Amino acid sequence: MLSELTANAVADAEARRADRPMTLVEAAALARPDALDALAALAPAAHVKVIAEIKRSSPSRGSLAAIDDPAALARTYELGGASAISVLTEGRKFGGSLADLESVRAAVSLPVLRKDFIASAYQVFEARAAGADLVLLIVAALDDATLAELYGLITELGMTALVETHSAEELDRAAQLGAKLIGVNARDLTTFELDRDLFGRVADRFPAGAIKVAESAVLSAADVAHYRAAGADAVLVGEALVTGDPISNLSAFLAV
Ligand SMILES: O=C(O)c1ccccc1NCC(=O)[C@H](O)[C@H](O)COP(=O)(O)O
Repeated sequence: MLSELTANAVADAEARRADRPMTLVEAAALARPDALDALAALAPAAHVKVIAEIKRSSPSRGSLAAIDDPAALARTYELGGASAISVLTEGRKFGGSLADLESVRAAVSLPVLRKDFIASAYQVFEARAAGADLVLLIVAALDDATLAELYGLITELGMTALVETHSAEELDRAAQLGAKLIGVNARDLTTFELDRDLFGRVADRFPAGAIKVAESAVLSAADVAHYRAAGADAVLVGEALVTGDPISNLSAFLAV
């Protein structure tokens, strides 16, 4: 599933490139105001931080929410106390788009993450051109050379990479990159199984100084407390916010 999602995302980007060549997307990326400082926004604090996700559907859960106005939902997240917004821009399985990201960027003053299956430089330039401050890199989807190349490009463009892992070995690869923002996804992207205890089992492999993000499977404040007790500085939450009341859920999560 992960290799198929990544191959399709790259193919879709190549199709867009036919209409919008690299020179144009690169110029648009460089013309954007500087990216917001996501490391400052997500820095460890006395309370857990929330990265609130805009997600219409997913391979594991099917349709979740229509979300006709992603900018309005992003404003609600900002009002509710989120520290960053994650926008799923993958179209085939998640129903997202770069247009969603652009509209969210224009609506909030929080850092915005392009959450997608990124494996080419073109996708990174697209992210910056649409106003992203952060870009997701999934360690399991990339070899070391590509991971280092894309990480370097993201950094060079002034953005922050959220480097996603799902094992101790992948955390070691993220550490070798010098990643400053590292996520552990409870969801196995090949089987969709959720394991909330994975974060705690691998937490000692985070490099010193890295911001620790627990991704997926937050349905209640108890889940946030579970991740927090295991050392998470931030949680990335999708389903619970798009299917429930975002303000009351954010308030419960931030009270942990
Ligand atoms: O959500 C999925 O089914 C999925 C399947 C394959 C690859 C990625 C997938 N989701 C991306 C994410 O990691 C989540 O959207 C994100 O961490 C939020 O998770 P949740 O709060 O459980 O919606």
